[in-house]
Amino acid sequence: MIRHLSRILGPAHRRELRVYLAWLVAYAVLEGIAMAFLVPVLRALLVGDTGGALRWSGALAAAVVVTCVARYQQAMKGFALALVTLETLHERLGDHVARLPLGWFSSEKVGRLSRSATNGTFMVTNVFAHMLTPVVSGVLTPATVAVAMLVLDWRLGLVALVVSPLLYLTYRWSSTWVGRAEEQKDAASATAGSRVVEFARTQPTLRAFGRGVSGYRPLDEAIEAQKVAGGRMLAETMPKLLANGLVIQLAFAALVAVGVVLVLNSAIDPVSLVALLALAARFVGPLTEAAGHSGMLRMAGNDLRRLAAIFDEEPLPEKAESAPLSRPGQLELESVTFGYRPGEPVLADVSLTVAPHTMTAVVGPSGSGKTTITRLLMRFFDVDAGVVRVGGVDVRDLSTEDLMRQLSVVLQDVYLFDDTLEGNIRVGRADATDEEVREAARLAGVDEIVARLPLGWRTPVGEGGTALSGGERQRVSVARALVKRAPIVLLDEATAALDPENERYVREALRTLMRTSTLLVIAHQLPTVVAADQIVVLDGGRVAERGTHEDLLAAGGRYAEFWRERSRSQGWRLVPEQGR
Ligand SMILES: Nc1ncnc2c1ncn2[C@@H]1O[C@H](COP(=O)(O)OP(=O)(O)OP(=O)(O)O)[C@@H](O)[C@H]1O
Repeated sequence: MIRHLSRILGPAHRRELRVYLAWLVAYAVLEGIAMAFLVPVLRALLVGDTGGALRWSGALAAAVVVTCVARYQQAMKGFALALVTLETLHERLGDHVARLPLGWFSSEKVGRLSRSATNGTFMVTNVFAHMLTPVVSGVLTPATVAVAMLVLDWRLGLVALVVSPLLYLTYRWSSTWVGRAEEQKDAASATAGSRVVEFARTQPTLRAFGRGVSGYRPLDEAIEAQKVAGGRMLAETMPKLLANGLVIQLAFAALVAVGVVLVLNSAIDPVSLVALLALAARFVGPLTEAAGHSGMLRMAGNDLRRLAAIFDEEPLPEKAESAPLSRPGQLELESVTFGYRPGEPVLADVSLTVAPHTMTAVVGPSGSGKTTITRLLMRFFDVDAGVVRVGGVDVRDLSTEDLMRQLSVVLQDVYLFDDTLEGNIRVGRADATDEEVREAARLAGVDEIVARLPLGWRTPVGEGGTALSGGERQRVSVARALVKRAPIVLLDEATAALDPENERYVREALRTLMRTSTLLVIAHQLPTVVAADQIVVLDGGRVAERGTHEDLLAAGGRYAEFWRERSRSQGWRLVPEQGR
């Protein structure tokens, strides 16, 4: 847990963490020492030795004062660290996540990130402010008391020392169970949470199939699993926590029993026994308190581990200085092999070059690796073998900023920010002039949308662009790419046929982009493929064929067969549209 806290706080606050822990340990040990002074005070009082009682009371008072100072210091340092966490953790998390490879951002990871940013931050502040003190003093104070008993009466001290490992093991055993059960409950809650979001997002589809209100099995199952995990957590952890409490009481009983036997055998006087049993009571007190907090601390430990795991995610290594571009506008994959999972290559030995100011269409069956190529060009992931070059430079030798400056991306799944139409186009280049934004919008056909909307350019598009149709969203995304004026454009054409109007605008914009940029298009429309300078046919993660449309048709290979199938199924237009 300390390692996780140190990782979460970051190097800037590690010294403060060490100082806090030192005060915490000092407080726990001093508390044990102060308790031990009770024995001589009580002994003196019980035998009527007022002078001795006063002397020992002075020592006890001094020990209590020092303990109070240590307690105050550790509490203040703990609060200071809780404040540091509140003030800096979100920022640090944001900075770190912004450097992670884009491939890290799966929906599951993003869900966990949002839980960690909220629950995790709360837990870290709680650990510093409330949880760590009782648990550390719950272990160290009894250990100090056990050593003190050994000094005061070696036989009772020996009993305390012998039962200590047993107490520790029971504590570990019960808190491990609590932690494990909480982990399972958390996983079930996370699944149920994402199912609820999925249920809300897929309402149109579910309603279309008459499943809008009830009968969505994955959600029902997730909620049931959450209930079962919650019930199991209660059923499994309560007996362990009770057993822990029982072992603590048994340890106390063992001390009393041995003490009584010693008195009966005149090995110790009853007065000393009373004083030592008062100390023994202090031995079990902190243990009981620690046991009460152990479950919570274990749960916090899980949250901390998840948070630390995010900080442990390594950003892709990045050069501080980008290498100069040797072939501006060129794209190249050289013998690239890559898989999302080890040993399962999705691309195998793929080589392709897209010369500056040319257009290459990548075609191939679903799952053949087309999108993966664009992800490697954007360096979502690093290749397992081979090299990906942008502008003639290995993408690993370019800073993210410089790499992204070379690329414009128009994906199928266009995300628009909850801003105006104009603001969404300006995302392409913040310093674009109004004229440049208007011109890009005109070319992509966004001005036609603007004319129809009540607030024109100032129309908010809704979160994710929900106020626009899919085709309209893609037009905005094309306008973004136009305004960015990047030397290279990666475009994933819509699989579903766009309506003719949208298609006309997208095609128009493509023509403009071809004049200024290099284009790599995952092509689904025949006119795009026909217009390409080069067609690369992917099949099973390998380049099956390459050439122009005519070359490939004449070759009568995979492409010709593919083309015939698609033409038959009307997925592609049979005749390239003239004059568009
Ligand atoms: N994030 C991911 N994690 C694991 N496997 C993935 C991931 N993304 C894609 N894959 C797998 O990699 C293979 C290639 O996927 P890719 O998306 O590149 O194909 P594609 O040719 O673009 O398909 P489509 O035309 O259907 O979009 C598929 O088998 C897919 O299941």
